[in-house]
Amino acid sequence: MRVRRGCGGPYPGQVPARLDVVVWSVPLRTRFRGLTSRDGVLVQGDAGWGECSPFWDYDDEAAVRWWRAAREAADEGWPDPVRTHVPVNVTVPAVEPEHAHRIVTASGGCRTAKVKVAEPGQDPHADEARLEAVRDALGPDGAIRVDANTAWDVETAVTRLAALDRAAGGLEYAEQPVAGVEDLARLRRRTHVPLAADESVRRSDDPLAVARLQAADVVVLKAQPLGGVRASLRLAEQMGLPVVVSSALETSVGLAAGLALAAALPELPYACGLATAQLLASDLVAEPLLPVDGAIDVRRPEPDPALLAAAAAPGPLVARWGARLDAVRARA
Ligand SMILES: O=C(O)CCC(=O)c1ccccc1C(=O)O
Ligand SMILES: [Mg+2]
Repeated sequence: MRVRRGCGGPYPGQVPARLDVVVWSVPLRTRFRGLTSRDGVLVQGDAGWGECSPFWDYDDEAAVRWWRAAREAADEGWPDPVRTHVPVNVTVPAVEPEHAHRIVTASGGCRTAKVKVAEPGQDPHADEARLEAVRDALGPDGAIRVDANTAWDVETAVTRLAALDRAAGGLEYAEQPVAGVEDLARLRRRTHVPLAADESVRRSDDPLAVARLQAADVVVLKAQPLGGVRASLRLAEQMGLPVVVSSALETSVGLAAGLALAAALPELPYACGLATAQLLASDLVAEPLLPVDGAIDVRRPEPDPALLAAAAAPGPLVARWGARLDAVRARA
């Protein structure tokens, strides 16, 4: 694997014959799921640029799908859109109430908020306070969903969802409150809060179990971890459940794939989780994919050379990505 740092020179000690991958790293504005920065690679092909940015807790086998998504973007492009803009939720990390309020107010008109809850180490009351602040910022007509990222067991989820539903003045749904698909199905029979499956799709060998076991009301699909836009569209068809397209905290290059997926779905009944460019302190494109009046225009921005250079990853990280991609491509 030949790698280079942003548009800067090659990593000392490497003499690339063909420069085909750019390694980048960008800080996050706010800590998100334990992360303070995001890194990955961009690849360029005949159809444009693709992003491959699996989190480091994904093994090489899982990262193959992220690589395929990047290659689809670079080599083939995406199916034609059936809509020109995609309504999105503002994503609220596990922050203090005043901060949550500001994030919603500055969201670019989002009428749906997705609020992270059950953050490890936080007092449960912090979730209630955050939801009250989000409701205050959104007004009575907005929709509020929560994401617990598998934090609870079924009993805890029954209790916590009732409390959060109250604090929020009604929840649209709860995303992955418990880990396993069987527990999700059990919980669904014990709460009136609708449930969405995320990890049970994205990190499962058998994503269709969600539909088979009637474990969720909504499925969250992410283009990169599922192997690209076409693979995600096939899965959506097989699932037969309402789909929310969400990001994997990508730069606007990777977000464009999620946007293409959301734009190509025959039906899109819910706001999508694609407004996460707001969580990055900088981006790789001059005009990031940000919402206006609560929706993102369907387009595909190109990386900006100066911004790529500014985001050039430090040498050790470039070497780490080079080794990872060697292993991933050997499996692809
Ligand atoms: O859905 C959203 O609003 C934003 C995306 C998001 O929450 C997310 C981003 C990266 C990794 C995991 C998740 C998640 O949904 O759990
Ligand atoms: Mg989630």
